[in-house]
Amino acid sequence: MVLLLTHPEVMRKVRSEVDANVGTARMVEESDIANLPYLQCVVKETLRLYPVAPIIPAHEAMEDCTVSGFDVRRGTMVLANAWAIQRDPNLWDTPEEFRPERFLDAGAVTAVTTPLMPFGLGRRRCPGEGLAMRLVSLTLAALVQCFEWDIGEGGVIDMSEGGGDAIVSCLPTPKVRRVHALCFNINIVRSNYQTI
Ligand code: HEM
Repeated sequence: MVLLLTHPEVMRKVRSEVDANVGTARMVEESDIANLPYLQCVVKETLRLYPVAPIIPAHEAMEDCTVSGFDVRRGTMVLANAWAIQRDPNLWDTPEEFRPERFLDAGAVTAVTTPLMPFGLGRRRCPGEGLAMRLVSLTLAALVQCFEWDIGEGGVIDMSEGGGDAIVSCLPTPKVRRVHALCFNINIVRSNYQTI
């Protein structure tokens, strides 16, 4: 929501897509998400810039191997920095820009795998990815469909990052990891629905 509020042209596009494909006579449903490619791109682009798990939980090398010229001994703990990879200027065009269109190809969402990895990669990749993407997309679509959003007094949202504990109880590594702390003040100025 912060990225949409600070990029009103993107918010307008998402709204138009929801209005054109769902309208306001009924609530958006899960089956509508397939017809909302731009909204899906917004979710992907948000996970690229602000991955929920900036450092993928620790993995252990099962055998000696070489990765990009680095010798990795069996038993080495490997931590992948998804945050850095997803903002690497060698991999992404204008990586600091919030540009959902980068995931659009002729109106369809591109099936991007690497270097986008908010759900990890390989055999231990998040098994909840399908559920998470459906839930996040549906929730975002409902928030955009049902409310008009305003950035609030001052017109600025504090997006500074900080250290802290993450709620990662469902993950197998109970380590304290760096998270993004978001502090924001958003006003909902008009709602189409009383409750959602
Ligand atoms: C936006 C939401 C979510 C994000 C960004 C996310 C991200 C991740 C990441 C980065 C991993 C580590 C993958 C790796 O080690 O390579 C992971 C693992 C896991 N996730 Fe998720 N996840 C999300 C939602 C969910 C949901 C909804 C569920 C269950 C319903 C779930 C269940 C799991 C489980 C069980 C693992 C451990 C898999 C394993 O080690 O074999 N996640 N997730």
